[in-house]
Amino acid sequence: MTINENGRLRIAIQKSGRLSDSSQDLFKRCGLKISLADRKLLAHVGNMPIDLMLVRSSDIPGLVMDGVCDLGIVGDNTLEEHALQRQLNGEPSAYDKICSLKFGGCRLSIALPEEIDYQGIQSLDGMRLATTYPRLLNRFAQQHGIRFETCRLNGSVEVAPRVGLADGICDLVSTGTTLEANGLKEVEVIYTSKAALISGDKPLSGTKAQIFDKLLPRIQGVLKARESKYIMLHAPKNKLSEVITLMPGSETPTVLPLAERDDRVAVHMVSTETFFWETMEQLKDLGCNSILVLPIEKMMR
Ligand SMILES: Nc1ncnc2c1ncn2[C@@H]1O[C@H](COP(=O)(O)OP(=O)(O)OP(=O)(O)O)[C@@H](O)[C@H]1O
Ligand SMILES: O=P(O)(O)OC[C@H]1O[C@H](OP(=O)(O)OP(=O)(O)O)[C@H](O)[C@@H]1O
Ligand SMILES: [Mg+2]
Repeated sequence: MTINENGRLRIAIQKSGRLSDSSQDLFKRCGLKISLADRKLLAHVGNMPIDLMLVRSSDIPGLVMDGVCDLGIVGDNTLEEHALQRQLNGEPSAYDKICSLKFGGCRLSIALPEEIDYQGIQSLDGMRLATTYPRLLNRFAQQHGIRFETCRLNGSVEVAPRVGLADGICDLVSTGTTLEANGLKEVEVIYTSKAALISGDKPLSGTKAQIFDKLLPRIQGVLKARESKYIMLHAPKNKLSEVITLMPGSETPTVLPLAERDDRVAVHMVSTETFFWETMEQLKDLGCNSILVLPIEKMMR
Protein backbone atom coordinates (compact mmCIF):
# COMPACT_ATOMS: atom_id res chain seq x y z
CA MET A 1 0.00 0.00 0.00
CA THR A 2 1.39 3.46 -0.86
CA ILE A 3 0.51 6.12 1.61
CA ASN A 4 0.75 9.84 1.13
CA GLU A 5 2.15 9.73 -2.42
CA ASN A 6 -0.15 12.03 -4.37
CA GLY A 7 2.38 14.85 -4.75
CA ARG A 8 0.54 17.10 -2.31
CA LEU A 9 2.12 18.12 0.98
CA ARG A 10 -0.03 16.70 3.78
CA ILE A 11 -0.09 18.57 7.08
CA ALA A 12 -1.76 17.27 10.26
CA ILE A 13 -3.34 19.85 12.55
CA GLN A 14 -5.64 19.58 15.54
CA LYS A 15 -9.30 19.28 14.58
CA SER A 16 -10.65 21.13 17.57
CA GLY A 17 -9.08 22.29 20.77
CA ARG A 18 -6.40 24.57 22.10
CA LEU A 19 -4.20 24.52 18.96
CA SER A 20 -6.75 24.34 16.17
CA ASP A 21 -7.57 28.04 15.61
CA SER A 22 -3.94 29.17 15.84
CA SER A 23 -2.79 26.40 13.47
CA GLN A 24 -5.40 27.33 10.85
CA ASP A 25 -4.66 31.02 11.34
CA LEU A 26 -0.94 30.44 10.73
CA PHE A 27 -1.60 28.80 7.36
CA LYS A 28 -4.14 31.44 6.38
CA ARG A 29 -1.54 34.11 7.12
CA CYS A 30 0.84 32.18 4.86
CA GLY A 31 -1.64 32.84 2.06
CA LEU A 32 -3.18 29.36 1.93
CA LYS A 33 -6.82 29.38 0.85
CA ILE A 34 -8.47 26.98 3.26
CA SER A 35 -12.16 26.22 3.18
CA LEU A 36 -13.08 23.91 5.97
CA ALA A 37 -16.51 22.50 5.34
CA ASP A 38 -18.30 21.21 8.40
CA ARG A 39 -17.04 17.74 9.41
CA LYS A 40 -14.55 17.58 6.53
CA LEU A 41 -11.39 16.00 7.86
CA LEU A 42 -9.11 16.35 4.82
CA ALA A 43 -9.17 19.88 3.42
CA HIS A 44 -7.58 20.67 0.06
CA VAL A 45 -5.84 24.03 -0.04
CA GLY A 46 -7.20 25.80 -3.12
CA ASN A 47 -4.12 27.71 -4.26
CA MET A 48 -1.24 25.37 -3.31
CA PRO A 49 -0.77 21.59 -3.54
CA ILE A 50 -1.27 21.14 0.19
CA ASP A 51 -3.85 19.13 2.17
CA LEU A 52 -4.68 19.75 5.80
CA MET A 53 -5.66 16.69 7.78
CA LEU A 54 -7.76 17.47 10.84
CA VAL A 55 -7.16 15.01 13.65
CA ARG A 56 -6.80 14.61 17.41
CA SER A 57 -3.68 16.25 18.72
CA SER A 58 -2.51 13.01 20.33
CA ASP A 59 -2.53 11.27 16.91
CA ILE A 60 -0.30 13.85 15.20
CA PRO A 61 3.16 12.63 16.34
CA GLY A 62 2.41 9.08 15.15
CA LEU A 63 0.99 10.22 11.81
CA VAL A 64 4.16 12.22 11.12
CA MET A 65 6.59 9.58 12.45
CA ASP A 66 4.91 6.93 10.26
CA GLY A 67 4.96 9.15 7.15
CA VAL A 68 1.17 9.36 6.81
CA CYS A 69 1.55 13.13 7.05
CA ASP A 70 4.58 15.15 5.95
CA LEU A 71 4.24 17.88 8.57
CA GLY A 72 2.28 18.41 11.76
CA ILE A 73 1.59 21.03 14.37
CA VAL A 74 1.56 19.63 17.89
CA GLY A 75 2.49 20.59 21.44
CA ASP A 76 6.00 19.63 22.62
CA ASN A 77 4.33 17.81 25.51
CA THR A 78 2.31 15.49 23.24
CA LEU A 79 5.30 14.95 20.97
CA GLU A 80 7.70 14.05 23.76
CA GLU A 81 5.19 11.78 25.50
CA HIS A 82 4.50 9.94 22.26
CA ALA A 83 8.20 9.60 21.40
CA LEU A 84 8.96 8.18 24.88
CA GLN A 85 6.09 5.70 24.57
CA ARG A 86 7.26 4.55 21.14
CA GLN A 87 10.83 4.12 22.40
CA LEU A 88 9.50 1.89 25.18
CA ASN A 89 7.52 -0.15 22.64
CA GLY A 90 10.57 -0.42 20.35
CA GLU A 91 8.71 1.47 17.59
CA PRO A 92 10.17 4.16 15.26
CA SER A 93 10.08 7.51 17.03
CA ALA A 94 12.25 9.78 14.87
CA TYR A 95 11.07 13.22 13.78
CA ASP A 96 12.49 16.66 13.00
CA LYS A 97 11.38 19.73 14.87
CA ILE A 98 11.37 22.44 12.21
CA CYS A 99 10.52 25.35 14.45
CA SER A 100 8.77 26.31 17.62
CA LEU A 101 5.60 28.32 17.01
CA LYS A 102 4.52 31.11 19.27
CA PHE A 103 1.28 29.68 20.58
CA GLY A 104 0.05 26.87 22.82
CA GLY A 105 2.40 27.85 25.62
CA CYS A 106 1.78 25.84 28.81
CA ARG A 107 3.59 23.80 31.43
CA LEU A 108 3.16 20.27 32.70
CA SER A 109 2.99 20.42 36.47
CA ILE A 110 2.40 18.26 39.49
CA ALA A 111 -0.36 19.64 41.70
CA LEU A 112 -1.63 18.50 45.08
CA PRO A 113 -4.68 19.33 47.19
CA GLU A 114 -4.15 22.73 48.83
CA GLU A 115 -4.26 21.31 52.36
CA ILE A 116 -1.29 18.96 51.82
CA ASP A 117 1.91 20.10 53.52
CA TYR A 118 4.41 19.91 50.64
CA GLN A 119 8.04 19.68 51.75
CA GLY A 120 9.74 19.17 48.38
CA ILE A 121 10.01 16.41 45.82
CA GLN A 122 10.41 13.66 48.44
CA SER A 123 6.84 14.39 49.63
CA LEU A 124 5.67 12.83 46.35
CA ASP A 125 7.27 9.47 47.17
CA GLY A 126 4.66 6.71 47.25
CA MET A 127 1.83 8.92 46.00
CA ARG A 128 -0.63 8.04 43.27
CA LEU A 129 -0.84 10.73 40.55
CA ALA A 130 -3.43 10.99 37.79
CA THR A 131 -2.11 12.16 34.42
CA THR A 132 -2.44 12.11 30.65
CA TYR A 133 1.37 12.08 30.44
CA PRO A 134 2.63 8.96 32.32
CA ARG A 135 5.89 8.73 30.35
CA LEU A 136 6.97 12.32 31.04
CA LEU A 137 5.96 11.88 34.66
CA ASN A 138 7.89 8.61 35.04
CA ARG A 139 10.96 10.20 33.49
CA PHE A 140 10.75 12.98 36.08
CA ALA A 141 10.41 10.38 38.87
CA GLN A 142 13.47 8.49 37.65
CA GLN A 143 15.52 11.67 37.32
CA HIS A 144 14.73 12.51 40.95
CA GLY A 145 14.96 9.01 42.37
CA ILE A 146 11.39 8.90 43.63
CA ARG A 147 8.66 6.35 43.09
CA PHE A 148 5.03 6.93 42.55
CA GLU A 149 2.11 5.24 40.94
CA THR A 150 0.42 6.83 37.94
CA CYS A 151 -3.13 6.41 36.75
CA ARG A 152 -4.15 7.61 33.33
CA LEU A 153 -6.97 10.05 32.62
CA ASN A 154 -7.33 11.69 29.20
CA GLY A 155 -9.19 14.77 30.40
CA SER A 156 -10.64 16.47 33.49
CA VAL A 157 -7.58 15.23 35.34
CA GLU A 158 -8.00 17.88 38.06
CA VAL A 159 -11.05 16.07 39.45
CA ALA A 160 -9.09 12.91 40.37
CA PRO A 161 -7.99 13.80 43.94
CA ARG A 162 -11.45 14.96 44.98
CA VAL A 163 -13.08 11.68 43.96
CA GLY A 164 -10.41 9.55 45.60
CA LEU A 165 -8.86 8.32 42.37
CA ALA A 166 -5.44 9.80 43.14
CA ASP A 167 -3.47 11.79 45.74
CA GLY A 168 -2.52 14.44 43.19
CA ILE A 169 -2.28 15.14 39.49
CA CYS A 170 0.19 15.97 36.75
CA ASP A 171 -1.48 18.04 34.06
CA LEU A 172 -1.09 21.06 31.81
CA VAL A 173 -1.31 24.49 33.39
CA SER A 174 -1.55 27.84 31.71
CA THR A 175 -3.32 30.46 33.82
CA GLY A 176 -3.75 28.19 36.86
CA THR A 177 -7.51 28.80 36.92
CA THR A 178 -8.44 25.12 36.60
CA LEU A 179 -6.14 24.14 39.47
CA GLU A 180 -7.52 26.87 41.69
CA ALA A 181 -11.13 26.01 40.86
CA ASN A 182 -10.45 22.43 41.92
CA GLY A 183 -8.65 23.18 45.20
CA LEU A 184 -5.19 22.20 43.91
CA LYS A 185 -1.79 23.89 44.21
CA GLU A 186 1.06 23.59 41.72
CA VAL A 187 4.13 22.11 43.41
CA GLU A 188 6.52 21.10 40.59
CA VAL A 189 6.83 22.14 36.95
CA ILE A 190 8.17 19.10 35.12
CA TYR A 191 8.05 20.27 31.48
CA THR A 192 7.38 23.48 29.54
CA SER A 193 5.77 23.34 26.15
CA LYS A 194 4.79 25.29 23.03
CA ALA A 195 3.28 24.24 19.76
CA ALA A 196 5.87 23.06 17.23
CA LEU A 197 6.02 22.40 13.49
CA ILE A 198 7.40 18.91 12.92
CA SER A 199 8.25 16.64 10.02
CA GLY A 200 9.38 13.04 9.67
CA ASP A 201 13.13 12.43 9.73
CA LYS A 202 13.35 11.38 6.05
CA PRO A 203 13.87 14.00 3.33
CA LEU A 204 10.78 14.94 1.35
CA SER A 205 10.50 13.79 -2.24
CA GLY A 206 11.05 16.25 -5.16
CA THR A 207 7.64 17.90 -5.54
CA LYS A 208 6.93 17.91 -1.83
CA ALA A 209 10.34 19.38 -1.09
CA GLN A 210 9.56 22.21 -3.53
CA ILE A 211 6.21 22.93 -1.85
CA PHE A 212 7.86 22.83 1.55
CA ASP A 213 10.63 25.20 0.39
CA LYS A 214 7.95 27.68 -0.61
CA LEU A 215 5.91 27.26 2.56
CA LEU A 216 8.68 27.43 5.17
CA PRO A 217 9.88 30.99 4.43
CA ARG A 218 6.24 32.10 4.62
CA ILE A 219 5.83 30.47 8.02
CA GLN A 220 9.07 32.04 9.21
CA GLY A 221 7.89 35.37 7.80
CA VAL A 222 4.61 35.18 9.71
CA LEU A 223 6.42 34.30 12.96
CA LYS A 224 8.97 37.06 12.50
CA ALA A 225 6.28 39.61 11.62
CA ARG A 226 4.30 38.70 14.74
CA GLU A 227 7.11 39.67 17.04
CA SER A 228 8.21 42.69 15.03
CA LYS A 229 6.91 46.25 15.01
CA TYR A 230 7.30 49.11 12.58
CA ILE A 231 8.26 52.25 14.49
CA MET A 232 7.92 55.80 13.17
CA LEU A 233 8.70 59.02 14.98
CA HIS A 234 9.84 62.59 14.53
CA ALA A 235 13.11 63.43 16.27
CA PRO A 236 15.24 66.55 16.81
CA LYS A 237 18.20 66.36 14.43
CA ASN A 238 20.72 67.17 17.15
CA LYS A 239 19.53 64.22 19.29
CA LEU A 240 19.48 61.68 16.46
CA SER A 241 22.28 59.42 17.69
CA GLU A 242 20.77 59.26 21.21
CA VAL A 243 17.34 58.49 19.74
CA ILE A 244 18.73 55.67 17.59
CA THR A 245 20.62 54.17 20.53
CA LEU A 246 17.37 54.03 22.50
CA MET A 247 15.40 52.25 19.81
CA PRO A 248 15.38 48.46 20.30
CA GLY A 249 17.18 46.52 17.57
CA SER A 250 17.86 49.73 15.64
CA GLU A 251 20.41 48.44 13.14
CA THR A 252 19.49 50.39 10.02
CA PRO A 253 16.84 53.01 10.69
CA THR A 254 15.66 55.15 7.78
CA VAL A 255 16.10 58.88 8.39
CA LEU A 256 13.92 61.15 6.24
CA PRO A 257 13.67 64.95 5.98
CA LEU A 258 10.48 66.65 7.13
CA ALA A 259 8.79 69.26 4.95
CA GLU A 260 9.65 72.78 6.07
CA ARG A 261 11.55 71.59 9.18
CA ASP A 262 15.33 71.84 9.18
CA ASP A 263 15.68 70.99 12.86
CA ARG A 264 13.69 67.72 12.87
CA VAL A 265 13.70 64.45 10.90
CA ALA A 266 11.44 61.39 10.60
CA VAL A 267 12.95 58.07 11.76
CA HIS A 268 11.48 54.76 10.58
CA MET A 269 12.64 51.29 11.63
CA VAL A 270 11.61 47.68 12.10
CA SER A 271 12.10 46.46 15.64
CA THR A 272 12.28 42.76 16.41
CA GLU A 273 12.28 43.39 20.13
CA THR A 274 9.52 44.36 22.53
CA PHE A 275 8.93 48.08 22.43
CA PHE A 276 8.14 49.21 25.95
CA TRP A 277 6.14 52.23 27.10
CA GLU A 278 9.23 53.25 29.08
CA THR A 279 11.24 53.56 25.83
CA MET A 280 8.50 55.73 24.33
CA GLU A 281 8.63 57.97 27.40
CA GLN A 282 12.43 58.25 27.13
CA LEU A 283 12.12 59.14 23.43
CA LYS A 284 9.56 61.80 24.33
CA ASP A 285 11.96 63.21 26.93
CA LEU A 286 14.58 63.53 24.17
CA GLY A 287 12.15 65.71 22.23
CA CYS A 288 10.60 63.10 19.91
CA ASN A 289 6.95 63.29 18.97
CA SER A 290 4.41 61.57 16.67
CA ILE A 291 5.70 58.20 17.91
CA LEU A 292 3.85 55.34 16.21
CA VAL A 293 4.33 51.62 16.90
CA LEU A 294 2.60 49.56 14.21
CA PRO A 295 2.07 45.80 13.78
CA ILE A 296 3.64 44.15 10.72
CA GLU A 297 1.60 41.65 8.73
CA LYS A 298 4.23 39.91 6.60
CA MET A 299 8.02 39.96 6.33
CA MET A 300 10.56 38.48 3.94
CA ARG A 301 14.31 39.01 4.10
N1 LIG B 1 -4.51 25.63 29.05
C1 LIG B 1 -3.71 25.61 28.00
N2 LIG B 1 -3.12 26.72 27.56
C2 LIG B 1 -2.31 26.68 26.49
N3 LIG B 1 -2.02 25.58 25.79
C3 LIG B 1 -2.57 24.45 26.19
C4 LIG B 1 -3.45 24.40 27.29
N4 LIG B 1 -3.89 23.16 27.44
C5 LIG B 1 -3.30 22.47 26.45
N5 LIG B 1 -2.50 23.23 25.70
C6 LIG B 1 -1.69 22.82 24.54
O1 LIG B 1 -2.58 22.48 23.49
C7 LIG B 1 -2.47 21.10 23.17
C8 LIG B 1 -3.83 20.56 22.82
O2 LIG B 1 -4.65 20.62 23.97
P1 LIG B 1 -6.20 20.26 23.91
O3 LIG B 1 -6.69 20.26 25.29
O4 LIG B 1 -6.88 21.12 22.92
O5 LIG B 1 -6.22 18.82 23.28
P2 LIG B 1 -5.97 17.46 24.00
O6 LIG B 1 -7.15 17.13 24.79
O7 LIG B 1 -4.66 17.51 24.74
O8 LIG B 1 -5.72 16.50 22.76
P3 LIG B 1 -6.67 15.88 21.62
O9 LIG B 1 -6.72 16.84 20.47
O10 LIG B 1 -5.91 14.63 21.29
O11 LIG B 1 -8.01 15.65 22.19
C9 LIG B 1 -1.82 20.47 24.39
O12 LIG B 1 -1.13 19.29 24.06
C10 LIG B 1 -0.88 21.56 24.84
O13 LIG B 1 0.31 21.55 24.07
O1 LIG C 1 -4.33 26.71 33.73
P1 LIG C 1 -5.56 26.85 32.88
O2 LIG C 1 -5.54 28.10 32.06
O3 LIG C 1 -6.81 26.73 33.69
O4 LIG C 1 -5.55 25.67 31.80
C1 LIG C 1 -5.35 24.35 32.19
C2 LIG C 1 -6.39 23.43 31.65
O5 LIG C 1 -6.38 23.49 30.22
C3 LIG C 1 -6.29 22.16 29.72
O6 LIG C 1 -7.52 21.56 29.61
P2 LIG C 1 -8.61 21.94 28.52
O7 LIG C 1 -9.33 23.17 28.95
O8 LIG C 1 -7.95 22.00 27.21
O9 LIG C 1 -9.65 20.75 28.63
P3 LIG C 1 -9.49 19.18 28.35
O10 LIG C 1 -9.13 18.56 29.65
O11 LIG C 1 -10.83 18.78 27.85
O12 LIG C 1 -8.42 19.00 27.30
C4 LIG C 1 -5.49 21.43 30.78
O13 LIG C 1 -5.66 20.03 30.68
C5 LIG C 1 -6.04 22.01 32.05
O14 LIG C 1 -7.16 21.33 32.51
MG1 LIG D 1 -6.86 19.76 26.96
